[in-house]
Amino acid sequence: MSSPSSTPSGDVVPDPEIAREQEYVSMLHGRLDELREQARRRLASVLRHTGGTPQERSQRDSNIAMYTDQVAHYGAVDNGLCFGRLDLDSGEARYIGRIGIFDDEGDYEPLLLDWRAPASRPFYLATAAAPEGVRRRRHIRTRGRQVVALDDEVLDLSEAGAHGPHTRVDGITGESALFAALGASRTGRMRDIVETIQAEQDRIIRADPRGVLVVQGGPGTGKTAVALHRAAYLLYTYRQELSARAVLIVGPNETFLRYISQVLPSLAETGVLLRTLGELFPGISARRVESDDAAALKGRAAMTGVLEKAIRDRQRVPDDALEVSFDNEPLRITREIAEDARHHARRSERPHNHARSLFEIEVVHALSLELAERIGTDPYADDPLGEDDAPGDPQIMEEADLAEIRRELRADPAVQTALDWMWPVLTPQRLLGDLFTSAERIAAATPELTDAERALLLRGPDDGWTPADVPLLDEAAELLGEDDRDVDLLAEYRRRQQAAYAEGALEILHGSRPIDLEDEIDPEILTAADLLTAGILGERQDEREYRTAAERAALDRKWAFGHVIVDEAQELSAMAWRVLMRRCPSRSMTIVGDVAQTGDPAGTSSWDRVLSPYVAQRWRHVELTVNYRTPAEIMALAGQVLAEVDPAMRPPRSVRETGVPPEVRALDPAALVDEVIAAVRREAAGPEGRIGVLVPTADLATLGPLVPGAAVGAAADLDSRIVVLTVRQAKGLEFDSVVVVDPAAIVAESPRGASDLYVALTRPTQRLTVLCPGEVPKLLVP
Ligand SMILES: Nc1ncnc2c1ncn2[C@@H]1O[C@H](COP(=O)(O)OP(=O)(O)OP(=O)(O)O)[C@@H](O)[C@H]1O
Repeated sequence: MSSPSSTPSGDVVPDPEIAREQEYVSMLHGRLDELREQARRRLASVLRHTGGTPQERSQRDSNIAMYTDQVAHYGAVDNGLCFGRLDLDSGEARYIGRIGIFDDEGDYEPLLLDWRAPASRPFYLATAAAPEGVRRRRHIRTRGRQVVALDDEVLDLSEAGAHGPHTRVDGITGESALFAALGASRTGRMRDIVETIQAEQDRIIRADPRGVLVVQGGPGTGKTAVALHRAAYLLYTYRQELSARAVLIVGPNETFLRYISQVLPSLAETGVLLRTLGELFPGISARRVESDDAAALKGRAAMTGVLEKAIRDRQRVPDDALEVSFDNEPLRITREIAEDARHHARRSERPHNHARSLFEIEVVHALSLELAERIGTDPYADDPLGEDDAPGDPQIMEEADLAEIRRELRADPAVQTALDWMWPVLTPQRLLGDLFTSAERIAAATPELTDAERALLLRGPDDGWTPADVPLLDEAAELLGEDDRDVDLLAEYRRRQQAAYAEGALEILHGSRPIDLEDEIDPEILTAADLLTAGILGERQDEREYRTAAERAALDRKWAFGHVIVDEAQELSAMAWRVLMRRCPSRSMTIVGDVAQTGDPAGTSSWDRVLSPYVAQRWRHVELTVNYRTPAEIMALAGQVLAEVDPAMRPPRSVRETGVPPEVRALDPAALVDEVIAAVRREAAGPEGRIGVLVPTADLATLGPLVPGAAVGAAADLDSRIVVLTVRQAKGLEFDSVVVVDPAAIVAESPRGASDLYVALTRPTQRLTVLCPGEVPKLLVP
């Protein structure tokens, strides 16, 4: 490794190699500054232009979007712009970085290769055994714009000498850069790993996007990192297709999404929508917490049947008849009419809201015949003196008259009220809200459930939605069908709003007309105000509304994403899988998780079970085997707990040792709080490093506020140095030091308690303390 040395006077004497690389890196930063400035100038210039044809305006809008993206893109890659260099056998040197930069003169030679470009691949894959034409791989470490160190790996063994690079785990590349990254203190936000992606990770990141790819891997194997880099790689490589359809990334909770939210911008990607499951139904934010049992019940695949029954329950017929007064004429919708109409509408197998029009046609038809019978009978039909009518032809109504009657019947509020009673148009929210707040409705829809299970579904009218409700709302939306009338109403409302905006704009235009024109009133001279109606202006406003694909996707329940990535996928219920599969009809998916870490009782212990209903056996399975987070000493303890979860499972191999064994201590239960505070103080005594205190759910509210300086619970500020969380809240996160409180209670709290403890023990990057009130649980005794 090369690094600068200091003279006695303190001046830094640059290593000549470092100085050479510094020159190149400074040149790249100069080019980056130019590119950013150029994008800024272009943005400012298109923003100044107004007017033009609709095509010109639309072109202008896409330019605005493009230059805005570029300014953000160049801004996000300043740190670590260039991090690698490959020296090939051919004598060619390639520099690798966060984006591609080309020479703006001559042949547009690449000055810096984007890490995702095919030519960068040997940086991640080349080994001494398979050098892929690479003689030397160099990691360039920078601080800001300054090169601070160089790590070289010589892959040509004749040059490297008899000994290849030594690693604890086979197959690791760029060891010193990797260890520098792994040993660094955590900040509370996940960082990108573009500088040190390992070969087994690279193969997943660049795998073919078609079909379902399952990435199984133990804790700390980089599943989340790989998933995010895969999103960035796919957007780079399949830009055309994916920027139009966007990539959806689903994570287990909001804390986790905040934790990973800055990785993608720093990878300079924006065509991605990050969501928890609870946010996947537009307009709903499902935050209410319910019991695990209730969530598990709502997650069962059988809930589709429950919803179907709940909908049928809303398709009612009167016991005898509904009386309707139409134009002062009493009409009767008999049980028979309603049953016939219902039979007809159900037989169509259309979604409930779509079938309503069939139901309506049938009922209105029957009522129109009833009316025609009454008012359309010729009183002189049997009178031989009756003028034109032939005897025996009592009907004097023409089809046109009947059609008019039907139209009037349909428009009649009383008829509509009766129709709504029998076959209401329902939104998913109304169907589910009405169902869960009524014990009778629940009973009608759940003949297979026990009373105790039914009680789990019942809630108060003011209780909000829970994450487990979201797949049910989505399923209900499918079964009900969109209510087109609502969509039309919304469109009409928007059109009016835009027209109102346009009226205002026209007034301004009109007000600014030259006075002499007003005076001349020359009919031949057309002004902008004459040419533009408010309607046209309104439509143009619509055209100008620019949204990225990810933003549009967030508002559209039926959006079909180009690719879907699911992190911590083991937690998803059967109903949740249905939602995700609907959002991804192409089945281009990356599913990332660890069945040994499943904590949610509705979650999965087998990938085959969740996937086979959708793709049969047509899914690929890859495994990550190296743990980059948790040191070997701590993994040895975690391995004991994993054996309890499933004796057949093996923990991933840790890439490093720290020499610091975990501390597992029994203590007097009465002293628990003091011991927790003392342990946190001890860990916080150093200058940096984040501390996670992981507690049983039941203790969060009482213990959390007692830990000095700690942020507590789901909404905890991730930048805080000390956080107190439940294990579920800490899923996917990591800390330099972790204090696990009362492991026995964590295990006892849930049917998947051992998995929860395994998750807790695998969060630290450096140190682990386990505080056990009473005695150390058997599964933690060495
Ligand atoms: N190639 C790599 N270079 C540097 N750091 C890495 C690399 N791979 C993983 N890491 C780091 O290892 C840690 C664990 O990664 P990550 O959170 O993605 O693992 P995970 O498999 O999702 O873990 P878990 O299942 O426990 O949530 C992170 O700090 C990540 O940045």
